[in-house]
Amino acid sequence: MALLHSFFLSAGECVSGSMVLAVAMSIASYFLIPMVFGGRHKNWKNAPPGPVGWPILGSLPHLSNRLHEDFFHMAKIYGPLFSLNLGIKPAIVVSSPEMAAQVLKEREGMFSSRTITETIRVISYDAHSIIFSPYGPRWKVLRRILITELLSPKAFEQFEPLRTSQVHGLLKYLYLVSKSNTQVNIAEYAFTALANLVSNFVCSKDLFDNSMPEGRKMKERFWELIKVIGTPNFSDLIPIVKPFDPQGLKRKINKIFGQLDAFYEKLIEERLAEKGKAQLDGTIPYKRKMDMLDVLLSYESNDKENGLDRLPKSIVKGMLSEMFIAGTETTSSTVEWGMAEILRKPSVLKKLLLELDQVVGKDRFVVESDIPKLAYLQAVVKEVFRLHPGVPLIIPRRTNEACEVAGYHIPKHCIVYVNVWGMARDPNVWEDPLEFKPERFIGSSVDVKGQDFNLLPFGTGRRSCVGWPLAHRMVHYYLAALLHAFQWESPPDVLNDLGERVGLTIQKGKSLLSTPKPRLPASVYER
Ligand code: HEM
Repeated sequence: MALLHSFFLSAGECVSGSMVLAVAMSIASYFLIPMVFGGRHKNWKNAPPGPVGWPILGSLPHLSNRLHEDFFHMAKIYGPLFSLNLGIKPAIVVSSPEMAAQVLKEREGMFSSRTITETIRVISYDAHSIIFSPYGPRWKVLRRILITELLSPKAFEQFEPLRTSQVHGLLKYLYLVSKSNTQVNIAEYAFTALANLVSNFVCSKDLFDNSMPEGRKMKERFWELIKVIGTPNFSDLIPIVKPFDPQGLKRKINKIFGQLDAFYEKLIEERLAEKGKAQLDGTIPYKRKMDMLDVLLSYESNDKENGLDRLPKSIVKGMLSEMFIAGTETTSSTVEWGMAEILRKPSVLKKLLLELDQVVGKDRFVVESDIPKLAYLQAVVKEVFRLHPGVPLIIPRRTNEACEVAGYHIPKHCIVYVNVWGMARDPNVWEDPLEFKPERFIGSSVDVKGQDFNLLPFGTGRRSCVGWPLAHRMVHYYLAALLHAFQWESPPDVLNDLGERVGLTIQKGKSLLSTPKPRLPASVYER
């Protein structure tokens, strides 16, 4: 019910009373039609088990804005594959590793498109960019570009100095902060550092420079954008209310995104001008490494099949937009969860510090090449990804065609949720599922790379997270570097409150505020 409640609250904030009344009356009149023609079970034959739901609203009155939790409880009643209607949209929820393998591996081709929401349509330039493109030639081109040009092992290694300078820069900055004995918001610092890392990968600039007003503004715009995208929008589920935009989310996103669009436009124009000038002067255009913008703007193909001889500006802008959205908060909130879980478990912290001091010593910062030698850290990170998958329902997929799963009929364009958050809490999948116990991964080959269906923080298969090597590396790197360089003191109520805040990703409800105290000689920070 909280979902509907929050809808009416936000509707009340955003639109006039008469508009709310008009929407309510439209919904009420629409009730009559399905009452006459019947509910979900009549128009979805041989559906997987699930609640019958209300006319028009389907199961919305029974859901909160914490869908991953609601679905976890519903799976206990209806089983590992259940169905429901969200508004008038059919949806299925997958809640066991076996069922996830059936859907995401055995019938991968049927489940490889995405569900698009109203706000996502805006930020992805009408689903023309990589994350939300339907499975097809355009998506293939974009994915290939990212994998072969920007996230290939070679390109990945080329960006190593950049990652090191971001992480070490953060440690040095925190050292200065530590002198004033001040609390820091770990997620916020990690977000800024990661956003700058992504912005360098994308356009070779520190766009989120905290010391500059423009950088702070950029960060604020992104936080706002992420908040709006993470709000459930009834227009997506009950199309009749769409023209009214009752929660005002479309208006909000258009306003914020309008500014970002102008910014992307400027970035592209500047880059094209730089390229044009270099051609005129006969100079080599780039002294720096090729970034994503260079690669996308110089893309040319005569492959008739993909229909893209060049990439239109809307796709280039969509790629910029999606990289910031996919690559920042996901990783920074994982770092925050990791810090919270480690700091509240002294036995884990002790083992980790012992390992770090043995491998790294105390006369330098952690570097990336230390990570493969830190076996316990690797187990800790798997456990963080298990209990706190940033995207708890992966990014909802959508069926390309009608198909059958486990003998049930799944309609075309059905919303598909895979509850990786729920699987992490299921005692049939994990022993002591709620315990933060990195030891469970010691000597185990289970990994987060998409082969083990009980651990899918990055999804799996052809639509799996393309940025996972970067995210995986950065979570290890940040956790190791922050814990090795500082001792952290947090108020116990903040540390021990593991409540969640739901947005685009699942964040720690009470931000982790902590005071850093240097663990290494001053010369290491001042170098
Ligand atoms: C801890 C951090 C991250 C988590 C938990 C995460 C999680 C995910 C998940 C669950 C998916 C959907 C997978 C599926 O449908 O099977 C996804 C897709 C994606 N992610 Fe990530 N991600 C993270 C970081 C990143 C980073 C750093 C980038 C890029 C710089 C990135 C770029 C993408 C893209 C482009 C897709 C869409 C791939 C496609 O549809 O082909 N992600 N991510």
